[in-house]
Amino acid sequence: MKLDSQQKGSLIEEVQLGVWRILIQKETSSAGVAARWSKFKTMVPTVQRHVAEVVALAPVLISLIFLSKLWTGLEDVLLLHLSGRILTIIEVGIKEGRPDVMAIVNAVVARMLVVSASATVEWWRNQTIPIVSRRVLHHYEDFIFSANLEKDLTSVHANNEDISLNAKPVWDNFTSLMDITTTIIQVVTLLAYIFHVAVSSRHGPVFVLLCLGRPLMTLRFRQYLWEKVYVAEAVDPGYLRLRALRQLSEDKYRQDIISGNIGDYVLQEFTRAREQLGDTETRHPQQLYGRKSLSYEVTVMLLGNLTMLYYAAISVLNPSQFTLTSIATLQHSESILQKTFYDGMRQIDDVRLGIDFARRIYALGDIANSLKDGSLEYPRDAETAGMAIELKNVSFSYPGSKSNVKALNDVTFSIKAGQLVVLVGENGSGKSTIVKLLARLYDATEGQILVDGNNIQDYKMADLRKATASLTQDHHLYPLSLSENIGLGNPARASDHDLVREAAKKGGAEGFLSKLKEGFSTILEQYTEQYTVNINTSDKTPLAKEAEKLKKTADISGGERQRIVASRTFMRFTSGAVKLMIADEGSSALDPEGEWELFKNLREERAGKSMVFVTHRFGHLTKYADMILCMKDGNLVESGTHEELIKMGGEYFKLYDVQAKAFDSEKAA
Ligand SMILES: Nc1ncnc2c1ncn2[C@@H]1O[C@H](COP(=O)(O)OP(=O)(O)OP(=O)(O)O)[C@@H](O)[C@H]1O
Repeated sequence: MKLDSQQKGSLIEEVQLGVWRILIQKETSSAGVAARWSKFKTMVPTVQRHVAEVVALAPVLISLIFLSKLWTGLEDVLLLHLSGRILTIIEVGIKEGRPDVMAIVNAVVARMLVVSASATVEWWRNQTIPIVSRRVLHHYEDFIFSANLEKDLTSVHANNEDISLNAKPVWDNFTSLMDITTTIIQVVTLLAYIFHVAVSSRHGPVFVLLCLGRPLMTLRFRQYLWEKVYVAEAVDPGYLRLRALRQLSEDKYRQDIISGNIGDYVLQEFTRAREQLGDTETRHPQQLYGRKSLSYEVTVMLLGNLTMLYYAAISVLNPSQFTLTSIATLQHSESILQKTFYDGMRQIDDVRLGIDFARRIYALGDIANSLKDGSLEYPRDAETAGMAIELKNVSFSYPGSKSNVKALNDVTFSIKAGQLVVLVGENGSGKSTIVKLLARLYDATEGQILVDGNNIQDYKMADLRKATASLTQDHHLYPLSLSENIGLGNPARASDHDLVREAAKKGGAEGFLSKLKEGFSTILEQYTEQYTVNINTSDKTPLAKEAEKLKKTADISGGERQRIVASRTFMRFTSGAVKLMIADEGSSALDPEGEWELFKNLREERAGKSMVFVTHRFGHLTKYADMILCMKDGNLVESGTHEELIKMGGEYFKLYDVQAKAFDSEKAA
């Protein structure tokens, strides 16, 4: 069903195909040509860069691979020519009753030599391609990896799809560039050969035109979605429900499904969604678009038989004029031509996709970070141990946020160097957002943040990061050893075991780390790549036991993970450069004693550093705070010490009172 949006001047065509709603940019035929031409022009620099980079990785080998492909392309014409010669000699021999044995032997030997040369060339190519393709893969993997690592949160958010492109297809894409070049040479050579045979055997050039009928027709009516600019979205409710339900079979939901006993419900809903979907097409839109009509398919097939009609006609009209060999050679040539032509069309598609892929990779390098680096060195004043911070009318909305409400709204406060500040407030009130702005993960949308009197944006980002230690619940363990996980708090000293052990002690991780079989060298979430083929691990064979061992990974609890991350923060203090410590719920998974211990150790590290804590748990911290900032719906509603805010009897008092009452009622009970 095609729902062309008929509005005048509409530039978008809407198509409903299977479960998809597709919006396609419309093109008038002249605009279409212009658009294609300009697209072609934009491709040229990408192709130039891509070819130059790939060739530079192995100039000699790639040139030889290209020549070997050229040889393979020309081999068809050569073999055709030699087969033609053999047939002619045989036909003449039959007519004259006296075959020319030497000529036949020569032609057969020449053919054998060509075939052997081709086999050799192909063998060599198969040996060489893995070497070259590996270099190309590594080159582009490294490019993507380093481009990816440099990106900040906002640019990643805006380019989520491309940020972790897989470089694997690059070599195949490059191969298609070589292939299309050799195919073009092959088609031209074949046409020249057919022309030569047709003219020399008196069939005339008209035969060449007949050969071209079918390929030209298919070329004219090619219609593929990915030649177009489009957006596709699955809209079928049955399909969407089915996919959502299918996700529930993933491991992360297993515990909930079992403990909630909802397996039957999920299965029942799945069956219902499957019935609702019925036979609706779910294949990729590209596979559904541009399907050909029956009349088109029949016409194409008939056009492919034009030359057969020609042979039939001349065999009736002029039977003595042509040799059987010329007809056989032409027929053979024609079928090779058609096959080569279709290969070429497929390759054009591959080339287009390949160039587009290379363009996306290069674009990744060009994606600008939204945070601009400053030029001021930090710290300006080596004397002060803390960081003075001032927020002036700061408002902030997350990039791409669908909410109409700002995450922060006109927030103003200042923290003197060396102060301990606690941020409190309901869920979603903006506490973590303030912390992210202080760590300069984002820039304020409105207003200014001053650090030691200068705009935070004027400082070199690397300097600010060195001066800040942050501990949040968003931090993860790296797939590296636990020792590195802690040591990387201060990369320059990461391999100093004494420092790492000391940091682990302060972070509360030393105890359980020493109990692990491999201690600090344990790697959690280790990257592995394993294959167990045709092995049933429930068998008790020695190999099955080996396979079982592969699966074993160490794990620790959520609180223990948080202790490692906390230890990393203590390691960061060892750099001596930290002037601001930010902790956002970094203790949420710790037991009360662990949390108390952690806060105590953090306060001991204070030594004049500014500290900003976000917490929902009052008590451990608020009584030590020089200032408490109380947030509500993105606004700063109260600020002061614990006593001042309690006296005020406002939002802070309300939050505090809930916890105090709960505690009292528990005590009473
Ligand atoms: N990455 C994000 N994209 C869009 N909106 C976000 C994002 N992170 C937070 N928000 C929104 O910004 C607002 C403030 O969130 P924030 O995380 O700062 O609150 P919070 O006070 O730290 O909450 P909690 O106590 O639950 O941690 C909320 O409305 C939240 O939904």
